[in-house]
Amino acid sequence: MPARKTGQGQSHVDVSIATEPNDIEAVPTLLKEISLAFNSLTTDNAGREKLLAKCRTLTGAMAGLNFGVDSRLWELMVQNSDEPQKASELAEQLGIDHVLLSRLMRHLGATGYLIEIGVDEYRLTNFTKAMSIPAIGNSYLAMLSCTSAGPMRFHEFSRKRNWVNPTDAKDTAMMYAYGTTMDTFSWQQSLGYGSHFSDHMSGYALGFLPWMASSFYPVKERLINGADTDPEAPFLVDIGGNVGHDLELFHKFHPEVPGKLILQDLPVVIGQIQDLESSILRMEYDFHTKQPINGARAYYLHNCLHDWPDEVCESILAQVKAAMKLGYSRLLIHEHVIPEMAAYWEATALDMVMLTLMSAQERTRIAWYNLIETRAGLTITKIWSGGKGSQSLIECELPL
Ligand SMILES: C[S@@+](CC[C@H](N)C(=O)[O-])C[C@H]1O[C@@H](n2cnc3c(N)ncnc32)[C@H](O)[C@@H]1O
Repeated sequence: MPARKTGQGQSHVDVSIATEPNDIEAVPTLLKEISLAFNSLTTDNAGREKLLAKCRTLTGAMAGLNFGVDSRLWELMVQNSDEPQKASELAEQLGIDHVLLSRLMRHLGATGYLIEIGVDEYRLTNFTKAMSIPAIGNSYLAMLSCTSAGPMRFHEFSRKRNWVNPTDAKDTAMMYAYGTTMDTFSWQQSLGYGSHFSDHMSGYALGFLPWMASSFYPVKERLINGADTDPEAPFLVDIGGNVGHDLELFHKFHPEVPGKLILQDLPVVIGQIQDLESSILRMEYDFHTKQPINGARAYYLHNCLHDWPDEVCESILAQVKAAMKLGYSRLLIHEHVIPEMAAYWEATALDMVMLTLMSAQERTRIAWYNLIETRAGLTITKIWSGGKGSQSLIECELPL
C-alpha cells in the first residue's frame, strides 16, 4: 500500500465540516455547556474524574484515529458514501487485517468517534470525516507519532536537570525522550513526517480571525499607505513561513498590494511546496543567518519565536533588525501574548508544547517586552489583539 499522500487542502470533504457549526441553533446551548463543563473541571472532583475517564478512552482512540489516517480508512469511507459501512468490506478494500480493523473500529464506536449501526458496521461522524482532511488528519500523525514522548517523559528530564526551567535549545525533553540531538523540525523530517507537519501548520489557523482582516489589523493604514510602489520592491517577507499558507491568505485579502510577497523557509520545506499562488516568491533561507531581503515594508514571523528560547530569538531578531529600513520597515510578530493573570487554556496548552518539545515558551506581555525591546533593541509600536484565546500581532519598528 503506498504511503498516504500529504498536501495542503486535498480532500473529498470540505474543511467547513470541521470549522463551521453543524447545527447553528445548538451553538448557544453548547457554548453554555462547554463553559459549565470547563468550570466543573477546575472546581470539583467529579468533573476531574470524568476527564480522567475521557483520557483513558482517548489514549486508545488515538491509536485507532491515527491508524485510520495512515491506512486511508477515513478517506475511503468518505469516498464510499455517507451510509453504514462494514468493517469486513473496508478491510478488504484497504488490504488490511479484518480482525485488527474490527477491534479498532469497535473502540472508536464505543467512544463516539463512529456511529455503530450493526454488528461490525459503522457510519462516520463529522469528526472522523474531518480526519480525512490532510490539514487535520496529518496533524495528528505529525505531532503525536514524533513528539508525544517529550511531554510524557518531561518529569524525568526535569528531575535530571534539578527542576530548572529549561532554556537550552540543544537540550530539550523531546531530545531526551527519543535519544536524539535533532530539534523537533529535523526530527519530524527524519521520520518522514515533514510534510505532515506542513499540513498541520496549514490547518493550525483554521477557524481563527486572520491577522490581515480589517477588524484585526489595519493593513491599508499600517502597511499599504506609504509603501514603495515599485513592483519589484519587497512588500512582505514571511520568515519561517512554511509552505506559504499565511502569504496565500494575505494575497486573497489584499491582492492589490504593491511589491513582492516573499516566502522564506528551510530548503527541505520549500521543496515540499505543492501548490502556491504564482506571484509569491519562494526563497530557501535559514533565519539564523544574514537576512538577504533588505528594506521590506514588513517582515512577518508567525509561530517561529515561540519555538526558541530567548537567546536564540535574540539572534533571529538581530538578522531581521539588520535588514530593516529606519522609519519604513515594520516587523510583525504573530503569537500569543499571555496575560499575567487569567491566561486562556489554549495559550497555556501551547506553552506546554513549547516547554516539552523545544525548551522554549509562549510569552507573556512582560516576556515579549523583555525580548523585543530590552534584548533585541527594537521598539514595540502596538500590540493588536486577535481576541480571547487567539494570537496577537506585535508590531515593531527600529528605534528612532
Ligand atoms: C511552527 S512552524 C510555523 C510556520 C508558519 N510560520 C505558520 O505559522 O504556520 C515553524 C517554521 O519555522 C521553520 N524553521 C525552523 N528552523 C528554521 C530556520 N533555521 N530557518 C528558517 N525557517 C526555519 C520551520 O520549517 C517551520 O516552517
